Amino acid sequence: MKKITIAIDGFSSCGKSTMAKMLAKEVGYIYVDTGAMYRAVTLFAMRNGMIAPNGEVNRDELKQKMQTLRVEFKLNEQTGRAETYLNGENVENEIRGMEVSSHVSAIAAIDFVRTALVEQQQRMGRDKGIVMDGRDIGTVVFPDAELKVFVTASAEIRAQRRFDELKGKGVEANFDEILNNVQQRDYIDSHREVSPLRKADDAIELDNGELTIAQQLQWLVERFEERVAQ
Ligand SMILES: Nc1ncnc2c1ncn2[C@@H]1O[C@H](COP(=O)(O)OP(=O)(O)O)[C@@H](O)[C@H]1O
Ligand SMILES: Nc1ccn([C@@H]2O[C@H](COP(=O)(O)OP(=O)(O)O)[C@@H](O)[C@H]2O)c(=O)n1
Repeated sequence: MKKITIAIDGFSSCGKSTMAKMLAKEVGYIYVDTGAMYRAVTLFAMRNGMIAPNGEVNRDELKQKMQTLRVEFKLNEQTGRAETYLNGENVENEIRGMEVSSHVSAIAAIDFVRTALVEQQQRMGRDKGIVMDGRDIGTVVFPDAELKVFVTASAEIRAQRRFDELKGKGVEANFDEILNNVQQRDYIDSHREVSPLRKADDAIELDNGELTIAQQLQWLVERFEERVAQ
C-alpha cells in the first residue's frame, strides 16, 4: 500500500495528538508531536534564564544557543509511547506544565526557532508514512501532504478536556487559568507573523466538540482509507 503524509493542525487542546497518535498506531505510521518540540525549546529558554519575569525573550542569547540544543523522541518500552528528550534528558512531564504552556507561544513565534524545528520535522517526514500534528504542518512543513485535517472545538470544551486530563494525572489545575491559557495561545498562534495558525485551503475541517475519541478516530481512519485508495 502506498505511504502518505498526514498533517493534523488546529487549536490548542482539541485532541489533535490523541487522534494522530491513535491513527499512527492503527496504520503503522510514525507519529510526531511538533508541539512537544516547541515546548522543549521553551523549557530550555526558561532554564537558562532567557525569559524575563515580564515574559520577554532574550532572542540573541537563544539564537546563539539554538545550535547546542537537541530535541529528540525516544520510545518508552514500558508505556509504548514516545517521550521528549532535551539534550539527552527526559523532559516529557515538565514540558506539559502550566509554566511552559504560558511561554511556549512566544517562543514559537520566533522565526529562527521555527526555521530550525521545521527543518528537523521535514527530515523526519522525508520517507512519508508519518502523522504529524501542530499548527503549521499542512501550510508550511508539508504543504504537499496527501491528507490534511484542521481540528476545532469551542475553547470551553478544549479547556475542560485539558482540565480533566491534568486532574486525572493528579496535577493541581484551575479551570479558569487553563481556559485563559488556551485562549491566549490561540490568539498568539493565529496572529503571529511567521507561519500563523490557519487552515490550509485543502484541509478538511473537523469540529470534534460533540465527538467521542472513538468517533473521531473512526472519522480519521475513513479519511485515511480514502486517500490511500486514490
Ligand atoms: N473527542 C474527545 N472527547 C473528549 N476528550 C478528548 C477528545 N479528544 C481528545 N480528548 C482529550 O482532550 C485532551 C487534549 O487532547 P490532546 O490530544 O492532547 O489535544 P491537542 O493535541 O490538540 O492539544 C486529552 O486529555 C484527550 O484525552
Ligand atoms: N507546529 C507547531 C506546534 C506547536 N506550536 C506552538 O507550540 C504550542 C504548544 O503546542 P501543543 O500542540 O503542545 O499545544 P496543546 O494544544 O497540546 O496544548 C502552541 O500553542 C504553539 O504556540 C507551533 O507554533 N507550531
